[in-house]
Amino acid sequence: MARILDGKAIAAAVKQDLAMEIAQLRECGVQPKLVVVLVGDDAASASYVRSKERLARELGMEAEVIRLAADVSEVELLRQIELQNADDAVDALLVQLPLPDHIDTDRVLAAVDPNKDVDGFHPQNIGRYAMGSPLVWPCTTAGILEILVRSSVPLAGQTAVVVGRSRIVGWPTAQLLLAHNATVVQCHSRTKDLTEFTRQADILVVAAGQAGLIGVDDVREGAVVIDVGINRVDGRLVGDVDFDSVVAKAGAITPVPGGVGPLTVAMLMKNTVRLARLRRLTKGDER
Ligand SMILES: Nc1nc(=O)c2c([nH]1)NC[C@@H]1CN(c3ccc(C(=O)N[C@@H](CCC(=O)O)C(=O)O)cc3)C=[N+]21
Ligand SMILES: [Mg+2]
Repeated sequence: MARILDGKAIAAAVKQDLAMEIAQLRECGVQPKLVVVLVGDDAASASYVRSKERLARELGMEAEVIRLAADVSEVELLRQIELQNADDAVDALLVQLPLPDHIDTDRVLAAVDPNKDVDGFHPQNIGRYAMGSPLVWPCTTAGILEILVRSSVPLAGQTAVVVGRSRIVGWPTAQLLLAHNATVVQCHSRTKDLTEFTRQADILVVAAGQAGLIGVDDVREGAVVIDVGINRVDGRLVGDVDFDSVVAKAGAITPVPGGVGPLTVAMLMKNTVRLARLRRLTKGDER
């Protein structure tokens, strides 16, 4: 049976470290502030945003949510972003995705001040992680590394297979694993004979958004399986990996829920603290 990698417990450890760090920062007169822009009233997005706001405050940071109607104009959204860019009290700014169809997501992400871009989605920051050393890694990618490191999974020289190439998860995760000297194969929806690749993986990261995509025959004995999928099936939350069968063959596996998800939110807080430090304490020297 695989070791279950408990995301909730790992996130709790991250939060404990962060609470101490934030208390120290506050003694130096720095209270990190996170601003989240939420457009529309999608229930899942609203619930994620509430958990981000709640955790930021719980850890002693300032948090603000700017709620805009689903039919807000792109111009008005860009204006709101400009206001936050210009506000010196704001360290970290994110626009919750997905955005409504009438808004150009790329233009919006490019409008965020790169030094406040806590998601790491600005083109300048994507360029930085292509070079292996961004200000922050995107939260889910950073969370995956946190799980691997805190579970003592070695990366250097290991074969890592990433299924999915989204800008939010798949692509940055492949870049991060590469930066840690894994041998990385990136698979996606057009990959021919996916199984042939996934069966090679010492570390298998699945971020395809397709329930049941990876079954027991797709996994190598003893592999570390990181399931990033969040799919609702019959009202239940499941990942992209068939947990019940794969758990018997893998060496370690993250559950859904309770795996990568809790780390995504915890790493958003860690990224916020890092941006606050860089912007307020190093005066740009480290950038
Ligand atoms: N600009 C932006 N940045 C994001 O980081 C971002 C985003 N937009 N849009 C949506 C995705 C999704 N995402 C998750 C956050 C927490 C959980 C999470 O806490 N999941 C819990 C379960 C939550 C539940 O029960 O619904 C778990 O897996 O245990 C999942 C997914 C952040 N995202
Ligand atoms: Mg299959």
